[in-house]
Amino acid sequence: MKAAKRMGSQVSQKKVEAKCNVAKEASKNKSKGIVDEDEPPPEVPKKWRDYIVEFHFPVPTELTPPLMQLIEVSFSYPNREDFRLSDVDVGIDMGTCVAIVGPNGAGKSTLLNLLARDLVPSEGEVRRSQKLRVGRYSQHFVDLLTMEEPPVQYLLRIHPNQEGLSKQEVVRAKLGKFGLPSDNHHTPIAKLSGGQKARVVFTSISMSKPHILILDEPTNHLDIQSINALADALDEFTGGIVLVSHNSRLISRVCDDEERSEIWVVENGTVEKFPGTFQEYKEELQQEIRAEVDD
Ligand SMILES: Nc1ncnc2c1ncn2[C@@H]1O[C@H](COP(=O)(O)OP(=O)(O)OP(=O)(O)O)[C@@H](O)[C@H]1O
Repeated sequence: MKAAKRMGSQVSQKKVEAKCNVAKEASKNKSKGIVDEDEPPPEVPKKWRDYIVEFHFPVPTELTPPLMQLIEVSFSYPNREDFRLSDVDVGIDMGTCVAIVGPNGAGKSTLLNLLARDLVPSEGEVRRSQKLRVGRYSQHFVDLLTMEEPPVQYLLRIHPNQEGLSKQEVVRAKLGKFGLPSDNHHTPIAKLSGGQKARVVFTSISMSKPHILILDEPTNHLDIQSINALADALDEFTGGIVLVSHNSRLISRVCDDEERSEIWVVENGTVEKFPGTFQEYKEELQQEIRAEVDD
């Protein structure tokens, strides 16, 4: 794990460059109308075709690696003797894409909260680059939206420094790209659906210009068109990504590049890096399940 992490730091610059090239190639292909035959885009219902959803996270500023590290971290909740994460030793750099996998209740969200410094380790150390900006998505952040405010007002309060003649129009254009219909831009957030609130959170994350995205079940409220838009945006994002999702298609799409992707398995109270791709992890899991059924 340590060797992998060291290697990760050395190759991170290469990964970012490679990723930029991949992103350029992808957008070139898109403009040529070339479609990846392995993953045909799903049919989009007619009523949704009146606006184009196009999630986007801006290219982050450069930072010296490592961006984020957990060093020999252990953690347990007070009064929860049946759960503990121990000896967690992981790191993330620009260009790294991490999929966190493991059984229900194993500690995936706990690990995200340790990385985001919402939880303090019982032992060990969390290190972060000083100027690091982290964009976080989870249901908790959707619930934290100030409900009486409309999205435009909310976003302008959180991100007041917008460039452009009309700050309102700049924000409305961004909300539109993230798929919030214009009718809802001045509606109190409390009156929006779960999916519409999720779009406000994603717009806010994008406006914060993060170096790392930490995403806990980001597809829960999204329709197919928006899941594809999110996958495209993550594919093109040149910062670091840490993803927990039950949507294996999203993980396959985003963490498909062996060079930059890592699979962290949270199980039996610790975190191990899986020595292979997500596809190989899924196959190994299926073999284990078949073996258990045969027994
Ligand atoms: N705030 C908390 N206080 C006490 N125990 C907690 C708290 N949050 C989570 N736990 C417990 O810690 C363990 C790990 O929870 P966590 O949510 O990190 O797992 P997970 O792998 O993300 O689960 P799932 O896949 O079901 O979302 C569980 O047993 C859970 O009940």
